Amino acid sequence: MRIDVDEISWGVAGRTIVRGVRFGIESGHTVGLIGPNGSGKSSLLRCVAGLRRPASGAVRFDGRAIAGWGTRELARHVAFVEQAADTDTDLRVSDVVALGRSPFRAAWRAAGGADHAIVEAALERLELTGIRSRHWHTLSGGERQRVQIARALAQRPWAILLDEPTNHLDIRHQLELMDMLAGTEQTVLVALHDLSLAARFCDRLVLVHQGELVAAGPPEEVLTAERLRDVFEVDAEIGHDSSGNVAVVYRGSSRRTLASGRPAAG
Ligand SMILES: Nc1ncnc2c1ncn2[C@@H]1O[C@H](COP(=O)(O)OP(=O)(O)OP(=O)(O)O)[C@@H](O)[C@H]1O
Repeated sequence: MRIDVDEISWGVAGRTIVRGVRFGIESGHTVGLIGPNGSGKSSLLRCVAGLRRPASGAVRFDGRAIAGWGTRELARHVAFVEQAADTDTDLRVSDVVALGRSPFRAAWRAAGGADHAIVEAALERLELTGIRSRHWHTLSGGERQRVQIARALAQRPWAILLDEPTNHLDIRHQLELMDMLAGTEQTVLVALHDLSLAARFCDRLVLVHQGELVAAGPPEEVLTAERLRDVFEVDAEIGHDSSGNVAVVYRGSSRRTLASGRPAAG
């Protein structure tokens, strides 16, 4: 499914948080959303997921504006894994993953055989079969993260939006998750703080700062030393690893360097 973000703006309490942002995601592409803390990534993701209604502009799925779509119709198209995803009740792991099937069932109908098979596949894909009966409140941060991603997969959406999905994961699970997202046929928009991870696994990057789009394109075009200094306030070198992937080597905070009057370490 193609996603178009067309000049959207969104604000709260008289403050504009997302300002005229425009970019498109080709069907099946994995796009990394990057930007410093507070730059508007989560707000933008919530607009794309249909959870926030932009004050102006439109979000389009395959050319159709999603404004006014109901929760079920949205859920059949897009799954959203939020940063602090939680559940109200203390469900078991397999029950949380099964919630991903609810948009496809009439309210009075129990889960069928096809639903069970899809939930089972999602549990296996995220290596959760061993903890399927554990209660949510007993899970570690990384386990919870993987359960929420399995729930999103069980939804079998056309697109998956994820807000910092790697922040609780150890390095193996980070690499495996990104590998899975890059390899899936679904369209993926993923907010990430790790720029090297974003560069390695994403087809395109979208860089935002203070609610505005700064750049969008292939990682090697978006990630420049100048932009990292201007937007993230860090001194960094952009190189390539032995496999040809873009790699970011940080020299230090450009702010601290200015404040102390000393050159950055490294
Ligand atoms: N509901 C809200 N009410 C008030 N301010 C909000 C609300 N939602 C977002 N903001 C503010 O909007 C700005 C952007 O927040 P957002 O969470 O979108 O940024 P982010 O890029 O995802 O940040 P981070 O990398 O720290 O997660 C922040 O200053 C935040 O405090």
